[in-house]
Amino acid sequence: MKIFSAQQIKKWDAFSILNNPISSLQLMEIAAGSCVEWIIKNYDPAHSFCFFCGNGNNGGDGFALARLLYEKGFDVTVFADQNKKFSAEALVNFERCKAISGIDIFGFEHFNDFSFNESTVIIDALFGIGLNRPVEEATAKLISFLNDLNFPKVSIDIPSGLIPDEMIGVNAAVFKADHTLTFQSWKKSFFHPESGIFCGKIQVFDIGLSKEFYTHEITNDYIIDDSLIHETYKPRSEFSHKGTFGKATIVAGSFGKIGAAVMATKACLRSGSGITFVTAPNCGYEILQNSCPEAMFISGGQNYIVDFDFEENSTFGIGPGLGTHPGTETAILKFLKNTIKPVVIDADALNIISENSEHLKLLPKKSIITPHPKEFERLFGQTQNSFERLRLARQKAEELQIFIVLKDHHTQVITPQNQVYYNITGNSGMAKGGSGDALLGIITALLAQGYSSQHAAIFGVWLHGKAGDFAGEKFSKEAMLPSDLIEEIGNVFKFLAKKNPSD
Ligand SMILES: NC(=O)C1=CN([C@@H]2O[C@H](COP(=O)(O)OP(=O)(O)OC[C@H]3O[C@@H](n4cnc5c(N)ncnc54)[C@H](O)[C@@H]3O)[C@@H](O)[C@H]2O)[C@@H](O)CC1
Ligand SMILES: [K+]
Repeated sequence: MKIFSAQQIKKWDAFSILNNPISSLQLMEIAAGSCVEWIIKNYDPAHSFCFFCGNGNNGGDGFALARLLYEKGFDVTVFADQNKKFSAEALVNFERCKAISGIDIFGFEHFNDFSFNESTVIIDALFGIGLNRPVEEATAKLISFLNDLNFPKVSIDIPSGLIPDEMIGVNAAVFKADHTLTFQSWKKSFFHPESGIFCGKIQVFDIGLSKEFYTHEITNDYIIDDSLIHETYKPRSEFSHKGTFGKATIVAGSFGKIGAAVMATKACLRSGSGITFVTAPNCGYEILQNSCPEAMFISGGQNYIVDFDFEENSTFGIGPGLGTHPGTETAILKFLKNTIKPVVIDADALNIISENSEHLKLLPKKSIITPHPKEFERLFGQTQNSFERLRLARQKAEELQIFIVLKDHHTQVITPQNQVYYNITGNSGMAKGGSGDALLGIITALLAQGYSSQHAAIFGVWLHGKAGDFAGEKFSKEAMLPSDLIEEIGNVFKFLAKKNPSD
């Protein structure tokens, strides 16, 4: 699914109104209607709803929603600033609300002495995607007051105070939602940790904006959603043999870190690789042969890797648990100097590369690197925030002609063509040592099977997150282990096969 900037979303609204038999007010009514449906499913009528509405169209959504909820029998109170000019649509919906005697409307100055009852739900419709400067002091005070209230909080379209496409200022006043009910598509700031933290759980409602605009409008930002994955996933043909699915070699492990090699190898095996090798030091021989008997062992040294032979037609995934011993460094750099096929690189292999910026030039074109923020910083330098980091990643992916998988809560796949694919599978239970090893194994297996680098990276991060979600459901986010995630990869493939009727 494409992601648009706030400016593009406004154009999308305007295009839809101009080219479809629908008015701006009707769109607002549809938007409010979809919120009502969600609220009815999630809160019983014993709840009281307190709306805080701004003067733009986000406030208009709030007024429309307040009226529709009241009509469904909910107790509704509205706070708004009648002294400021409303947008045209907000004014219509404000007047409609005002005409209902059962809805109390107060000015913002009364929020302090209002007695909220125990079953209150706060609805934030102060600002939507039109916010273009920091909120004024009085509104910042209101937001801070609301954030301190211990009631469920729901934001309409975007938590007020967030800027849809940009980093927020230090100490910016932002409403902290438990749920964000957003229209038509995700906003970029939802994906970034500094701003995403304010959104709570995100629900996206299709309000019927023009499909034609969606198809033709150009963007470089995408969500990795189920439909993209179904287009990418290649079901296994029955007329095939192990050679059909390629050869993968995991280069990993050192004394005390053989577990990393085990996890990367297991994930590779579980992700469909035809023939799998693992190059590791001899201290891991028995462990690897016992835990991953399907993989063939290639010795790379005694306690850490110092040298290894490599088969040119194998696909290499390098890095987990290698350590950064000078001997290992020499071996990895020698390998990179002698290979032209795309490789997958993570962890200590990235640390080895980051020691000298010249090493980056050794990466074969279309290779995939999978740094977490700290590794990214070692490779490419410090940035102030995740928005800046992404900008730098775009620049480096293009410059080096590689794919960067920037690991985060919403991992981003950055292509050499300046596109960004945001992942929305996965959960905090995956924030544990070993998760990255599994990701390297998965992506290596996909690349070995003939997926392009772009598809291997995109499908790989989605699969990894989905398997993590399945493991989280089974064991809880706290208790789930990367090994559980690896065991769930099979269920993700079953999930995909079920959704693909031709399979
Ligand atoms: N037909 C439409 O245009 C639709 C609009 N929708 C809603 O409309 C919202 C966008 O509405 P608007 O563009 O009117 O803008 P907003 O309602 O987001 O509010 C911003 C308004 O306040 C002003 N403003 C910006 N920054 C400010 C600040 N720091 N302090 C005080 N005022 C500030 C702006 O000039 C603008 O008028 C969306 O987020 C969505 O909720 C939805 O109803 C869907 C349909
Ligand atoms: K809002």
